[in-house]
Parts: sequence; C-alpha cells; structure tokens
Amino acid sequence: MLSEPHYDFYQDRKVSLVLAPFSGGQAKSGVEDGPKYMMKHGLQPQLQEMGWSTKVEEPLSGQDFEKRKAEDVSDVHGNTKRPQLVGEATKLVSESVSKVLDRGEIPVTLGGDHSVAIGSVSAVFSKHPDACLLWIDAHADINTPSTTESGNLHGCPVSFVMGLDSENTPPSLKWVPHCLKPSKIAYIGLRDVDAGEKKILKENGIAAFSMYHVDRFGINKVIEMALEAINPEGTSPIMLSYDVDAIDPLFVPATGTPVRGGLTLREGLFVAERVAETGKLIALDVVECNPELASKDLHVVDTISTGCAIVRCALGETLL
Ligand SMILES: NC(=[NH2+])NCCC[C@H](N)C(=O)O
Ligand SMILES: [Mn+2]
Ligand SMILES: [Mn+2]
Repeated sequence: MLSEPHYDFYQDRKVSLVLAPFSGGQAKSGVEDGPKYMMKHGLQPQLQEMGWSTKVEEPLSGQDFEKRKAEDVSDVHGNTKRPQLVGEATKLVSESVSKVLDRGEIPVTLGGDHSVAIGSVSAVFSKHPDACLLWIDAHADINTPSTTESGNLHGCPVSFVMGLDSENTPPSLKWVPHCLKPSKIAYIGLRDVDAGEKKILKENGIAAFSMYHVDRFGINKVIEMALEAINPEGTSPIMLSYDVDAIDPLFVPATGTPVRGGLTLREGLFVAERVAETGKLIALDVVECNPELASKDLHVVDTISTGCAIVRCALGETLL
C-alpha cells in the first residue's frame, strides 16, 4: 500500500554541506577533488533554489593529508594502509557532522573516498542511536583489518562503526564509537563483495540486497524490503550513505572501483527520492566521485552531475 508522503524532517529545510576532500582510504589520487567539482557544478545554489538554507563546513581545510599520503609510506597497521591519516581525517569529519546535527541541520558529507563515512556515521549514530542506515554501493565496505585484502580503508568503514574485529583496530581509529548495530544497516546495489565480507554479512544477519534482488523484485520493492528490515516501525531517522559506484559505470564512469552491471541512473536516483518521501532523512553522504579518472570531459560531467542529483533527490527535489 502507498502511504502518504510526509515531510516532517523537511520542515526546517536546513542543510550543511560538509566537504571531505580526502583520498587516503584508497590508493588513487583525484577523489579528493570530488567536493570541489560538486560545488563548481552549482550544488549550493541548486539547493537554495529548492528552498534549503545551505551552509558549508570544511573540517579538513588547512590539513595536508594529500601531501602526507604521497610522502609517508610508513603509515600502516597490520595489513591496513594509512590508518593514521584516515583516523585523523575521519575524526575531523565526525566533529563537523556532530556540530551540524547539534544545529538541527542535515549534514551532507561530500567525499572523498568512502572512509569518510567512519566520521559521518559515527557522529550520526552517537547522536541518534535509534537511526538506521541505508548503504548504497557496489561494495559492502565491511572488511575488517583482518579480512581486507587490499588494505584500503575505504573498504572497511562499516566494520569500524560496528566494532567488528576491534582487537585489531589501529590505534588511530580507536576513537571510533561502536555505535551501529548489524540490525540497523541495509545494503542496496551490491555486486562485488569479498569472500570475508560475505561471511560477515551472513554471520551478523545483515540485510543485503544485491543487483540480483533489484532485477528479481524491482528497485521500489527492494527499497521497501530494506527499510522494513532496519526500520520495521517506520519511525526511525534514516541516514543514507551513497557510494556513486552503486550506479552503473555507463552513467558514473569517473570512480575508483567501478563494477559493471549496476543500478541504472533512474534506479539510483529513485533510491534517493524514495528516502526523501519517507521524510525521515537525517544525514547523507555522497562519495567516490573521482574526476581525475575520467577519460573524457563528458565523463566528468556525467559523474559530478549524478552526484549532485543524488543530493537534490534525497532532499526532495522531485517531490516537494
Ligand atoms: N568504497 C569503495 N569503493 N570500496 C571498494 C572496496 C573494494 C574491496 N572490497 C576492498 O576492500 O578493497
Ligand atoms: Mn563502492
Ligand atoms: Mn563504498
């Protein structure tokens, strides 16, 4: 049955864009330019046009993470790469998102690679323990320091906020609160999940909807099943952590770990629209836009305009 759309979280229409130009969660350069490109594309005036008051937070300004990434090869812990950098950057992001929430605004964290979600998710769930999390991604990003094969921490954010394998947490990430319960996260768009991650998903009974489920049931049904799993009463605030590689590389080519066979552009935007319709959105991440990986200018435009469209759709562009 179709329930009436309600927009209680949109009454105030206040948003803060939290710029998180950080690439240390993976090896490639360029993903740190995501926020700059999305701002240049006009995201802020677009949101203002929609009636949102829009502030900008830059928690990483004045830091030299990119320089340190290039120079410091000794920043490793076990198999994980650059834990010191990731620990510092995500803590700054977390403090910023926390401040935004205290002001009663919706934090929109613009990555950067997906490790920045360690910061945003930890802030949101510390403040709203009753919240639930929709993770839209080709990947599960739930590797632990023990299971990660690449050592890239953008493949691990969920395990840190869940406190999995905490005995192997690098010291620099010990500040991260274990604030997310396995019953409060659902995935949509999965199609490249590591063997170790599959085991974790199964053992913890995590709601995981792959591209198979999207084809089998259709995107609307999948979103409703995902929300039913993590938010059965329909009353919880919803955080949306959106990795643009969930959408097929035909539409979003400029991203670091593209996987074919993804969501269509419309399916991808529909997820954001459907969350907007609940009126329960409290926080949003849009991550992994890497303009440097485009092989032609049009690919930059495709990728960045999709990133901006996800933000607008999640904030009700096509509904209000
Ligand atoms: N946020 C992302 N794009 N993550 C990709 C992760 C890929 C792989 N599972 C890894 O752990 O290295
Ligand atoms: Mn991904
Ligand atoms: Mn991801």
